[in-house]
Amino acid sequence: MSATHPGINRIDGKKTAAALRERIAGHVARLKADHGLTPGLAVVIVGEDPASQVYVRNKVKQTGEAGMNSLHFALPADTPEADLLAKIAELNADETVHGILVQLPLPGHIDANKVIDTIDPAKDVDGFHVVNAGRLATGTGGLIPCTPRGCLMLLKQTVGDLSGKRAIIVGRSNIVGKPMAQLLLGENATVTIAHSRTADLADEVARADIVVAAVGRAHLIKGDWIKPGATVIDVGMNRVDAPEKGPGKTRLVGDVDYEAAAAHAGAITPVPGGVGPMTIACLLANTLVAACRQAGLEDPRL
Ligand SMILES: Nc1nc(=O)c2c([nH]1)NC[C@@H]1CN(c3ccc(C(=O)N[C@@H](CCC(=O)O)C(=O)O)cc3)C=[N+]21
Ligand SMILES: [Mg+2]
Repeated sequence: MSATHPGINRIDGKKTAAALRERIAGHVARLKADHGLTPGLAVVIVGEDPASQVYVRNKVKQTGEAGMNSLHFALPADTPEADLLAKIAELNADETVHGILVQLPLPGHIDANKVIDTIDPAKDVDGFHVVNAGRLATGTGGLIPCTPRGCLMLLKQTVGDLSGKRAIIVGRSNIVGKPMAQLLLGENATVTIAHSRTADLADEVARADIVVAAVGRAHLIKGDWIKPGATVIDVGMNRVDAPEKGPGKTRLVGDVDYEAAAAHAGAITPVPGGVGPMTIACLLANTLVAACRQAGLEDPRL
């Protein structure tokens, strides 16, 4: 099908994310008008990773467009761990800050787990704190990690009811794989988590109605592994050399061989333009949810 109609089964994450941001902006406008409340997101970045800076710039821009306050703290790469923890304590105590995101990865001398566990779970808009991980695992609320939340929105929009579907997640990170598994279990899918030690990965993937690829290895998932009609969500963002674009140029590719997989899949997310924009939109959604909860208001219906 996709050979004759290229792109017909492409899941447009950029468009879905823009629509979600519009709904968020509507809620933010009402919060301001009815309660005098403006959600605030604080982003803390340590060091100068250029890829991170692009991401941070997008976040700051879209936070502003949604009508939220955006605070940005750029700390030098050699910032002592204690100083970062003190900064987080200050933001925890700041009533105008409803969400706190500390950009990962952090420089090697800083213990990322210690940093995450210092963030007030109510302000942990990444959903990385153990309290939020535990809340998700037990189905008792909390803030849900942005990338899995965005993936689930795309899946529900594409597939509808996920009940009884066979889902495979390739990758077992705390940031994507594990929370994604919890979310899919919550939707009554039958969930497999595969990883670098999984035997016969191709056979495992071939059984799945839903494939979520989150390993961080360019084109690890081959097109002919995909069950005909399956839905493929590609979380991977791998920079590879692109000599065809010129000397020293790179391009972004997913964990799935898109062109080949699109020939089998019922629907598939591209990279870029798939999961990435949803991650940022869900960060704004979490900031809105966190602000509502901190003000004692009901969760917004997004
Ligand atoms: N505490 C923390 N939380 C994060 O959520 C987090 C983080 N640290 N560290 C870095 C990674 C990376 N990340 C991205 C999200 C969206 C895009 C994105 O929107 N990408 C676009 C454009 C990419 C491009 O063209 O460069 C796309 O896929 O279409 C990229 C990268 C969030 N991360
Ligand atoms: Mg084939």
